[in-house]
Amino acid sequence: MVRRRRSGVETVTKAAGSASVFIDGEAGTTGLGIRDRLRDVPGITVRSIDNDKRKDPAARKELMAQVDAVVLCLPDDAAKESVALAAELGDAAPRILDASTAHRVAPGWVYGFPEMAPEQAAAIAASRHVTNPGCYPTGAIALLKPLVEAGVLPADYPIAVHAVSGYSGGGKSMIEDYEAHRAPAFELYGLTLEHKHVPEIHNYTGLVRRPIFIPSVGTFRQGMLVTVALHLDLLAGAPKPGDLEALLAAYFQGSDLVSVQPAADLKGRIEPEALNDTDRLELRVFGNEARGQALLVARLDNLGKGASGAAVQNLKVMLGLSKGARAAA
Ligand SMILES: NC(=O)C1=CN([C@@H]2O[C@H](COP(=O)(O)OP(=O)(O)OC[C@H]3O[C@@H](n4cnc5c(N)ncnc54)[C@H](OP(=O)(O)O)[C@@H]3O)[C@@H](O)[C@H]2O)C=CC1
Ligand SMILES: CC(=O)N[C@@H](CCC(=O)OP(=O)(O)O)C(=O)O
Repeated sequence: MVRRRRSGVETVTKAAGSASVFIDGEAGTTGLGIRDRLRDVPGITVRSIDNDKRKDPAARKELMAQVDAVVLCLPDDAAKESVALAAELGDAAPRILDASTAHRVAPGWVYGFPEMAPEQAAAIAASRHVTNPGCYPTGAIALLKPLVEAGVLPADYPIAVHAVSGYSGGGKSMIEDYEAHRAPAFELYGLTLEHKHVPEIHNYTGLVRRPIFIPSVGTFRQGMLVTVALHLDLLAGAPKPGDLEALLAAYFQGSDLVSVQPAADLKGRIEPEALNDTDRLELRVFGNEARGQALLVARLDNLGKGASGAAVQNLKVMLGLSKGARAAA
C-alpha cells in the first residue's frame, strides 16, 4: 500500500505507481465510455473482470479488494448489491463512485458535481462514497442553483424543467429499440411526474417547491437539452435576461467544463447534439426583455458530462489526480 499526498489530499493506493480502478458494468453504455476515456489518463490502471464472471458477486468482490476505486455502471439494484459487497471488505474496501441513481440523495454520499459549489471538489476528494449526478439534473442544477443561491429565483417558484435526451440515455435496451426502429421518433415520458431525477434536482437546486420534470427522448443517439422558462416579473428585482446570464457566468467563471455562452448567436434556435463526444456543459439565457420572459437552456452530451465524462472527472478528483473544476487550480 502506498500513501501519496497531493494538494493536501491524501490518496492511498494499493500498488505503487498507478491507482487501480474496476468498472463494475464495464460492458454497458456508461462503463464503455469510462473505459475509453481512462485510456488517456495517466496514473490510472483499469482492472477488468472476465466476461463470464462479470455478474458473479464473489468474483466482483475479489476484484474490489484489489483496487483503489470501483465505478458502478449498473442498474440501481445491482449497484446497491455492489456497495454491500464492498462493505463486507471492511478496511480493504475500495472507494466507490456510483453512476446509478441509487445513492444520489442518500446520507453519507457526496454528490459528484465539482462545479456545483466551491467546497464540492474537496468533499469529493475526501469521500469514500461519491455519486455521479444524473444527466438531466446536471443541466437543471447548473441553471437553477446559482439563481436560487443569489436570491433572484425565489425558492418556492413553480419550476417546470423540460428536457430532451438522445436514446443512449436509456442504456443498451433503449439503444437496441431505437436502432431496430421499435421506438417512436419522439416521445414525452415520465408523465406520472415521478421521474427518478426529481429528488436530486429538488435537493441540490435549493428549491423548496418540488419541480415538475417533463423529459423526452428522440431519434438521435446522444446529446441533451434541459430548459426552464421564467417570468422575470416574478423574480427578485425583476432582472433582465442579461442579468441572469451575468449571474450564471460569474458562478461558473474559470470552470474548464461549464461555460455560459451568448444566446443571441443562435438566432432563437438550439439543437442537442453540438457537444457530442465532449465532456462540456453549456448554459444559455434566451429572453425577450419586452415580454419579461426568459428561457434558460443547458446543453450537454448525456454520455459525456451527463455520465462517463463526469465519472472520469470525479475519479481523478477522488484519486488525487485533479482538483476538480479548474485545471489550473
Ligand atoms: N446512459 C446514460 O446516459 C446514463 C446512464 N446512467 C446510469 O448508469 C448506469 C448504467 O447505465 P447504462 O450504462 O446506460 O446501462 P446499460 O444497460 O448500457 O449497461 C448496464 C450494464 O450493467 C450490466 N449489469 C446488469 N446487471 C448486472 C449485475 N447484476 N452485475 C454486473 N453487471 C450487471 C449489464 O449487463 P448486460 O450487458 O448483460 O446487459 C450492462 O452491461 C445506470 O444506473 C444508469 O442509470 C447515468 C447517467 C446517464
Ligand atoms: C432517455 C432516458 O431514458 N434517459 C434516462 C436517464 C438517463 C439515466 O440513466 O439516468 P441516470 O443519470 O439517473 O442514471 C431516464 O430518463 O431514465
